[in-house]
Amino acid sequence: MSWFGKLKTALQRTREAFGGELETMALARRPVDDELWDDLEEILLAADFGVPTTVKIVDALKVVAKQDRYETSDQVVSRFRRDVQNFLTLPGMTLNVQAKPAVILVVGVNGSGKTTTIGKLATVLRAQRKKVMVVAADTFRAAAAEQLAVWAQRAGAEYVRGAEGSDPSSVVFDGMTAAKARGIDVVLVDTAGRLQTKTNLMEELKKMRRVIEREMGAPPSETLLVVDGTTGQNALSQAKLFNEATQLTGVIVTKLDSTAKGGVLVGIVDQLTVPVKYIGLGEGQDALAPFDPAQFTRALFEVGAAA
Ligand SMILES: Nc1nc2c(ncn2[C@@H]2O[C@H](COP(=O)(O)OP(=O)(O)OP(=O)(O)O)[C@@H](O)[C@H]2O)c(=O)[nH]1
Repeated sequence: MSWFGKLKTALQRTREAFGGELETMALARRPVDDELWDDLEEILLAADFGVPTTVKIVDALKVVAKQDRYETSDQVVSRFRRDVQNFLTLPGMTLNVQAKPAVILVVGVNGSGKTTTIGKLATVLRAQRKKVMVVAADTFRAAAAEQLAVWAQRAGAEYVRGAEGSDPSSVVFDGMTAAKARGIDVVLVDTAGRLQTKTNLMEELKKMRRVIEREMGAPPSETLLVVDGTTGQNALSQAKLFNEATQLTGVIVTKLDSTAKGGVLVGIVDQLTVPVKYIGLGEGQDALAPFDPAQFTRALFEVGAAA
């Protein structure tokens, strides 16, 4: 199946809850009135766009509809579709791996799919013939480090871990030293979603960042947040929190295959102005797609069989 076909299959639930409703609205060719705007707002809120983003989009659409004298709902819906695609298009959507080694710090709460996503990313980078190292700086759960080791091996990436309960920043230090010594192209650093001590997680993440900067002479090439798309508005509040503490350069939204709340992705991009770089479409090694706003919106709106 093509990437687009996979994307379309994965987004089925969001599309049914959202694209289908919009399609119905467009086909009905309803007059552009308050009732239509209320219904549109309701559809967006139900798909987890979030209140501020919904209001922003609908208000902007109202202005355009008035200016361009829209008469029927199909005009509104087709303009909306274009707006969403533009909304999602930000600079820096491709992964920055130019530095050697490029360090990619991956953050996010436990269960968001961080470990799995790092495994998938390692696979993508290995397929590009990069020499990849995975650093298990999540020292909170031994099982997480073991799971990561399996993913690293599967991808053909090198692997560095610390002892259970050790200081995550010291593991990062060991990782940076090893990466320089072994001529690694890309280092993926897995971090904890929570800590064993009362130390603030955000402080620990800042410390890891400082260690990377000191050892590599530059901040991480990327600080990527992994969020679970099934959590809807929760994903958005997490993204805001992490962004304040860690200067995110990108977001990866996982589990889009098992949610009807895929609209949260639009809310995240709008509220944070941070690009989505990849999306998780399943549990398998190859279920990580580079984020493409045109394909994403097409897959979201196009009612009918998968391509
Ligand atoms: N359906 C689906 N499941 C996913 C996706 N990404 C991750 N998962 C699943 O989500 C669960 C949690 O993923 P992990 O990678 O262990 O999450 P984590 O954030 O590292 O969590 P800890 O290991 O607790 O630190 C696993 O069962 C994964 O298989 C995805 O894109 N789609």
